[in-house]
Amino acid sequence: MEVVIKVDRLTKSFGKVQAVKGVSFSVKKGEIFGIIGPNGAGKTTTLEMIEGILKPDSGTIDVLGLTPNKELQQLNQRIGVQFQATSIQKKMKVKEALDLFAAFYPGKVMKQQLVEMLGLEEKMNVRFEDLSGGWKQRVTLALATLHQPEIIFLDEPSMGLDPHARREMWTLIRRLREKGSTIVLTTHYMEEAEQLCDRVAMIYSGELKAMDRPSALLEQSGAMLITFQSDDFPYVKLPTMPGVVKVEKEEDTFKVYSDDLQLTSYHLFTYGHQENLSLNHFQFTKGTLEDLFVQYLEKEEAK
Ligand SMILES: Nc1ncnc2c1ncn2[C@@H]1O[C@H](COP(=O)(O)OP(=O)(O)OP(=O)(O)O)[C@@H](O)[C@H]1O
Repeated sequence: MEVVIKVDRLTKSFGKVQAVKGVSFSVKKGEIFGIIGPNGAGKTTTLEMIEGILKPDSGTIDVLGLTPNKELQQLNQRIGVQFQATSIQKKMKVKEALDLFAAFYPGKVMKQQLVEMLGLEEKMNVRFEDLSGGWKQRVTLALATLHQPEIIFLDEPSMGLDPHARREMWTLIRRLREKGSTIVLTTHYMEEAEQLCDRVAMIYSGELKAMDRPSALLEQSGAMLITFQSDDFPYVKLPTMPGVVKVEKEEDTFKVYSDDLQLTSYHLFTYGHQENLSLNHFQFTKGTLEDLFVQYLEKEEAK
């Protein structure tokens, strides 16, 4: 499949802060590609280098055959970048913002089609400051996609949205992909990455830690956990058992994260049998990307 973005050994520092440390990845045409990581991981810096807004200290970037920070004008005709809602003038009406942005592009824009797709008709005469967070995001999405860009960049597209508005945003992003765009987004919502992205690059401390389909990341053994119910199993015993990385307990349900499920299970059963403890509904469960992420972070902190 055609590669539309190729990033190779990218680095960027701000003074003493090394925000991005040798990150490499490629994005294929038609993908929804997520850059995930906690606050301060280096997601926005990576994205802004790819968009041509920031110049890398070293490494190379190829976007649609162009070098972003050198061929920005040509690039901007072919990519769409979602602005933060705060960068739109507060008193501007939705239709005025759409007209203003449409004038930036010499070619054909798909204003009416987007208005219909994003359901903006009823908000055309509303001032930007009077829109809810969800509507503001829809408008900034429309502004980024007016010129039918080949790649759309979204930095935290559902930040601050309630769960319903977030799901609607996912539907809209999927529709844009169906219309032929490649989507690159950053998120620190793991559920968003799982639900929306074909592949994710997991970044923290400026380094790429893992890259795969969300489901493949979850198939790694570290993402599996043991759950069971017990009203007499001593919680304090669990973190001392072989393989156990982390334990959580809610009412009588235990969640045991382990880097060796078989070994941990063996010790759990042996101890339970010796001490005559109840151990019900024992099962191996697939964790979420959030669980996987927490484990990566804890391993990092333990170093
Ligand atoms: N212009 C800047 N000047 C100084 N330091 C910066 C600048 N931009 C980013 N940083 C630092 O670089 C690191 C990475 O920041 P970045 O914004 O890329 O992270 P992020 O993963 O996008 O986080 P968030 O989710 O909080 O936006 C952080 O330590 C941040 O404080």
